[in-house]
Amino acid sequence: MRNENRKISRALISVTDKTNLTMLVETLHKNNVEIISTGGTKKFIEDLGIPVTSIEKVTGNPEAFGGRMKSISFPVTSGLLFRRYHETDIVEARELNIEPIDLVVCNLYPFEKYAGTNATEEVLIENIDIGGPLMLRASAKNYESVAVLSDVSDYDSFLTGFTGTTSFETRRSLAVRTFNRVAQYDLMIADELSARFEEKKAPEEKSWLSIVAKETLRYGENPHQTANIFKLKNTQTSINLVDAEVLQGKELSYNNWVDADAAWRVMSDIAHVSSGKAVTAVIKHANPCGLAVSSNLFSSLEEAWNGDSVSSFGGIISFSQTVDDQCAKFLCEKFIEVVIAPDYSAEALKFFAKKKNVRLLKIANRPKEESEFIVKSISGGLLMQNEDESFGKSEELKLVTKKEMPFETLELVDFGILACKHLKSNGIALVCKTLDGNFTMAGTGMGQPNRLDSLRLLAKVRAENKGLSMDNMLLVSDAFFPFADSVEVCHEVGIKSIIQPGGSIRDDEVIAACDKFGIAMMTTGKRHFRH
Ligand SMILES: NC(=O)c1ncn([C@@H]2O[C@H](COP(=O)(O)O)[C@@H](O)[C@H]2O)c1NC=O
Repeated sequence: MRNENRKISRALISVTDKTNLTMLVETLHKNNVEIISTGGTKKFIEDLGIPVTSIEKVTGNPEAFGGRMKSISFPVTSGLLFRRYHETDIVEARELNIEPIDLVVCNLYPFEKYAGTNATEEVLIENIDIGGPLMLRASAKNYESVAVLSDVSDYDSFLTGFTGTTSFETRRSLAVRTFNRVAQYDLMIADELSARFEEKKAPEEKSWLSIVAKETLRYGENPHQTANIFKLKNTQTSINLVDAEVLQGKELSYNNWVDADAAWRVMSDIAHVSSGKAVTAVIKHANPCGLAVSSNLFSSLEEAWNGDSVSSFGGIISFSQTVDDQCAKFLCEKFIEVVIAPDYSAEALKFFAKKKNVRLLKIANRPKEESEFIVKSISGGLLMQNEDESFGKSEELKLVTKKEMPFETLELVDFGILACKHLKSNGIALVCKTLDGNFTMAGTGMGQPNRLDSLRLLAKVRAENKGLSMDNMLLVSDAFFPFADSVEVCHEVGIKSIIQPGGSIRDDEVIAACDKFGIAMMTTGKRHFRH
């Protein structure tokens, strides 16, 4: 390997995207570089009045099979690959009449234009470039001697100050870029064909993940952190938040995306068990602070907002139905960050237009029971699992106490379990039915490292909402009560109905404590941690 400057005498140009090609060939021509080209590119260069050698002259064969064979040939690939510093290679090249090619300019068939569309299988396959990647990989491998431009964006810096030679550093850096591009191109093809023709894979069967940068975010979790949002290719779900249509507002921040995802998920989960009723979720710091189900969207909004009107300030709101002017007017009088909904009425949009910073995302509700894998990062790695796809009704409810669960709280079971499932552990949700017949979240305890503290947060809610009757409220816990002390706190707060997974070695003590205090308890057999 010699890290020398090298003269460019012959260039092979074969590009689908002919942007800025004129500037490139004119500069090469001025520097006495011989240009070899494939069909369409050759015609483009000829039309500029610049001399160009046809690829057939080098390959010794015509372009054939509808363009499947153009540059692929022994003379072309050899001209790119033989080692200019290797004595045997030089002798062999001379004996075989191989002439060196010093520069490759090539961009590929636009497979990306058809990936993810309903283009026919034939169109997809014909847009898989074979000869291009071969030239790119061969020239990139031989960067000791050959320079390669694999994207229009490389032309500018390459041509700046170009006098007919390239440095070793330039060639090596262009080679690295080229291998990255070819790898991305192949991954895109593998992704598309897998999505079309292969069974979706479960997390434990996946051996690679394909992601692509979507955009740079204003900043990360805090202003001194930088951040990007990436799009997972080949998600297993048909509707994804990352693709939501942004109708207006300031650029979404990292925290906005995290909270919007939490809001959309909990709202959609609850909508699936709410028989067409309207659902509103208010999220703060990835936790629901207000949740409500009502026969009317506005009343579900009022209920959810007032569930914790202090925390709702600056919140992220997700609706299950088209947002109307009444909801929009209500929200425009508050301070909110993001609204997510399947649609907005024209009047609602007019209200929001006055609040230019509020981000409006339009996206259908998250589909029911589509198996989805979710990814979380740890230092140097990613964890992957199936989403906790449980929709309340799948729980196996079992009455374990002497006291039966009253009808008023039984009605709330699905709502309560789903609300609790979306709280950060240790999660405790307190839900109730209002006099208007709405379901609402009356209190939460979450994010505490011990369950007792999460329960005590409810006691605080109880103290703050003195008028609230506990009789018909349902308390749901995301994991089992390890000791009877949790039941004691529930009793102090005045709770009469509890749902929890069960499964502690002290279940008997926990149940006995409920019986002692006249509390009804049902177990579900299913834990819902959320970390
Ligand atoms: N098969 C081949 O020998 C071959 N050689 C070059 N190509 C591609 O043909 C395109 C350029 O074609 P044209 O010059 O005809 O417009 C380039 O994107 C290049 O990557 C080929 N096509 C695809 O495989």
